[in-house]
Amino acid sequence: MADNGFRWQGGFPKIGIRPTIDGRRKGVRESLEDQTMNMAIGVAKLLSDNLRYPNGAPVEVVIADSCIGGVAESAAAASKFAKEGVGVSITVTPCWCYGTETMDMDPAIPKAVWGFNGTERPGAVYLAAVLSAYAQKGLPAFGIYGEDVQDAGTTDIPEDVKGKLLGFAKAGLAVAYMRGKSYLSMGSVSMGIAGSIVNDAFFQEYLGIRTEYVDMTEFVRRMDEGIYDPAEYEKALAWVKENCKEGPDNNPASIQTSRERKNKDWETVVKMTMIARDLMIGNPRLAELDFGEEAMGHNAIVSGFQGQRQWTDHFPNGDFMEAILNSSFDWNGIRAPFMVATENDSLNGAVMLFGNLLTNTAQIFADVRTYWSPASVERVTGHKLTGAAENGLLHLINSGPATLDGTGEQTKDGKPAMKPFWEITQEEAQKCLDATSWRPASVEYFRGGGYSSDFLTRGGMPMTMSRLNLVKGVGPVLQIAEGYSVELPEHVHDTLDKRTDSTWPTTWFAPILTGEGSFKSVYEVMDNWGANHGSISFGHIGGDLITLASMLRIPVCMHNVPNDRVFRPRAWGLFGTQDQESADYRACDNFGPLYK
Ligand SMILES: C[C@H](O)[C@@H](O)[C@@H](O)C(=O)CO
Ligand SMILES: [Mn+2]
Repeated sequence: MADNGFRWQGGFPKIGIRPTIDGRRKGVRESLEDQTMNMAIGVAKLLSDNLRYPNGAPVEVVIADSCIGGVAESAAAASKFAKEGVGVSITVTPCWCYGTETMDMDPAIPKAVWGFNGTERPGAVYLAAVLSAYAQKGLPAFGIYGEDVQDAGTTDIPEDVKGKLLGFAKAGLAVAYMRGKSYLSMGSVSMGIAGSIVNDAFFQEYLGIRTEYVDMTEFVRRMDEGIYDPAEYEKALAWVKENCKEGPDNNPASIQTSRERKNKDWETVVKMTMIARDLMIGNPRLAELDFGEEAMGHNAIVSGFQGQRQWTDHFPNGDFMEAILNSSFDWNGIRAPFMVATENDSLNGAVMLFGNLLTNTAQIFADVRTYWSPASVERVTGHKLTGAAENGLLHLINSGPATLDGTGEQTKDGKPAMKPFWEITQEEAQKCLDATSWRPASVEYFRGGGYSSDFLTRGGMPMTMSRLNLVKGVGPVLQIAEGYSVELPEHVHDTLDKRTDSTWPTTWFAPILTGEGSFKSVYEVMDNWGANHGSISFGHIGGDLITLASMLRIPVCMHNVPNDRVFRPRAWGLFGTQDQESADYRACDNFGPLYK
């Protein structure tokens, strides 16, 4: 089973709510107990009604046993949270409380404080006081202060506050959930791609993720010795024959592989897919087959496969394996996507993981291959780009590892979308499969054959492309470009696509321009992109990525997210408010990685 019991082992972090209160008895505290606890109950309901874990279950929220009026109750809440597996904390209050006595001191827990905007009691005064304490103690915390004054006793949560609570909680849960998991490097460095030098210090210190390494010979051993579930293999192969239609062979006739060889390749790529998954998360079926060690897996939340070149020069390429694992469905039905980075580009794997944990959707892995200026498109095709594409396009295309969800054949309100697996219908999964053809791999590149997925992403999807880069002396930096997928007239797409490898999946991406810096033009976006790859997530999630990056102390070096969606710990403002980009760098540098 794809979603076997091992997949979610360890469970999920909970959110802990800390209602803080003025500790003075004989009047003040008593008058505030109900209002304060009701704020906590309201926030807990908001979070569990709106947020889900990667397995689709509602997020669990626990509330401290009592309001927190001083340090003894702070400690009691901390011990309850530790027992319950709380990974994110939100402090709520309508009133003045004692800052350093009531704050959450756990440095690894992302934390926020919502100070009620009312004037009968000064919740906002506490908010300011405690946030200054967090800054002073080097524990960055997010401040939430509603824009409009509310009446004392109101239990409503205003829309702006809701947005911040949810944005904070999503990113906080991502931080807490990835901690303690692994990046599984299957193979080593692919074709000199620096992102596939899996950097243990980065994963360990910034993400709390262990790096695990297996040689690609492990695939050969498992295939030769039959270390996979043979019943699942038969089921998978039958499903593939039924659902994965083979497209035309684009290779020159002289180097095309035989039918017999092609059939064999199908068998190999199906086995590779099962093996990679078992390596990542384990498989209890293997224990039943007396492979107890292999049954355990590597506790991997994300992985990468080197492929090129040692593997692909001899064996079928990893495209099928990567595309299917990255998708939200396979022969076992609809299930959560796995995150598998092509060419073992672990830095792209990291942003795939970020996008996935923030949205619970599949992520498109792609080369950022070509900037097509409007003039170039017109010169080559006679077509004048219009609409979202009027300023030019980026051609996102890799050999075929992109998630099939990236076809855009799922819909939300009638529009193309990529959804969490629990919202995907059987018909939609089928449409994604039907929109994809499996093209015999370009043998000049892939001597060992295999199949590349070929599809064209439907236009009109809001999308966010991101990329993590490592800079010596600085550390990781994040790039974010929000934009739209674009549909071109068929002949225009064909002409442009045939100039590359038309057996690969294409997404035409138009970033949103702001007229400034790296978003002055589409050319600037391309010219500033830090590496050969990007990860593309459905929706405009740049704001959530920025929040997550600030929790992990990863500065953002380019983004086109409007200011009202940028939400970082309050202390960031103390590094300067005019030039937020450089303030972000200095704040991240000052507080340093979470796990160092
Ligand atoms: C087949 C080629 O080697 C491609 O895989 C290559 O251009 C890349 O994808 C580089 O990122
Ligand atoms: Mn690539």
